[in-house]
Amino acid sequence: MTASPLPRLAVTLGEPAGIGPELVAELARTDLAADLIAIGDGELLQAAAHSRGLKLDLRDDDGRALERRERGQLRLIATPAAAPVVAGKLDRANAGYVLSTLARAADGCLAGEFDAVVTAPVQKSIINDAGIPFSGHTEYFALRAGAEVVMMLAAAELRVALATTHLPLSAVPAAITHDGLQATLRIVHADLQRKFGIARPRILVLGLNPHAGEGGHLGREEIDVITPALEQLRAEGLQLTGPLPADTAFLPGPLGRHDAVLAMYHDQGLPVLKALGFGQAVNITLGLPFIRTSVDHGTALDLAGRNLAEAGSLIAATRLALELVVKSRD
Ligand SMILES: NC(=O)C1=CN([C@@H]2O[C@H](COP(=O)(O)OP(=O)(O)OC[C@H]3O[C@@H](n4cnc5c(N)ncnc54)[C@H](O)[C@@H]3O)[C@@H](O)[C@H]2O)C=CC1
Ligand SMILES: NCC(=O)COP(=O)(O)O
Repeated sequence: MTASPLPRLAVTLGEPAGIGPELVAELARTDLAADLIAIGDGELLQAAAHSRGLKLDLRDDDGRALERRERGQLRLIATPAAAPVVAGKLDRANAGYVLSTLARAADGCLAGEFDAVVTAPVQKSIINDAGIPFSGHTEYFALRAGAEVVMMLAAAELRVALATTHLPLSAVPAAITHDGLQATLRIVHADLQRKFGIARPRILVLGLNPHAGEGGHLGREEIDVITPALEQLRAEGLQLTGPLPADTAFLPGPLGRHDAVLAMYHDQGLPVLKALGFGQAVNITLGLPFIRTSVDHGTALDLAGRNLAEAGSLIAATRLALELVVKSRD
């Protein structure tokens, strides 16, 4: 009997001065049954492995199917950094390098070369400092794939999807529109079914304002935008609760009756999720034509090169990507 090829997972190294490269070296030490293909600078990866006392078997990716991966084995699509890398020290000269690794991964996924992409964290600010408009992987991959997407973070006990992602708080109310909210909820509903195998997803939708607007006395978005959008979707069969006040929606009662929470903005939902599951949670981009997962943390420049950063979230993200690939083949 011949063994079947392992799923090919592209793994981008992220910000070169951050903890991404060393966490990818840690990931290679796991026994996950995946062909892990790092996209980034090979010397950087070897140096990062060395900083953690790890030995990597790093070989150029020749595109051939792999049936078994040994611990420490990693294939590489070599993408040299533009400038020397010092752990913890950002350099805008490497912003283009970071984006080229994301482009390579996305294009490879779209072409069927990879089954999924797992991303290590990037430093959004240094890419912007280099004069390149960029607000996150989520938005970058959406644009590259021409897809409408939703950011969702998943911990053991909680999934939080976001109606808006990386934008100033002052821009949030105008970004919450009837059509946008409906598109977001349809994507969350469909991907909870397709990717997570939940036949009839129950989604708890938060309000935007304190006390979900207090009947219009603390803001009208719930009355004018959110409630009408939800009512139409309920008529289509989606199981939606809300809009509920965000301060009590995360109590065990309401939470336990739902499969995911839709928060109106980044810092409404993610602090709760991180307080519950930081280090083990996974960021997944819903709505893409390929599977993309990522870590629940950032570049942690303060820890880079010091053998202090935990690899739990990157390993969880890779495990989830692998599970989703296997499920998509069933
Ligand atoms: N997926 C991505 O590319 C993400 C990128 N970021 C970016 O990361 C940069 C830094 O963001 P911050 O808000 O400072 O968040 P951060 O997650 O990098 O750091 C916050 C705190 O958590 C600690 N920490 C982070 N990861 C850790 C790990 N694996 N093990 C142990 N401790 C860890 C750090 O030392 C720090 O004390 C920003 O540019 C942000 O945009 C943030 C989140 C996700
Ligand atoms: N806080 C989550 C986050 O910033 C992740 O962004 P992305 O780079 O995965 O879009």
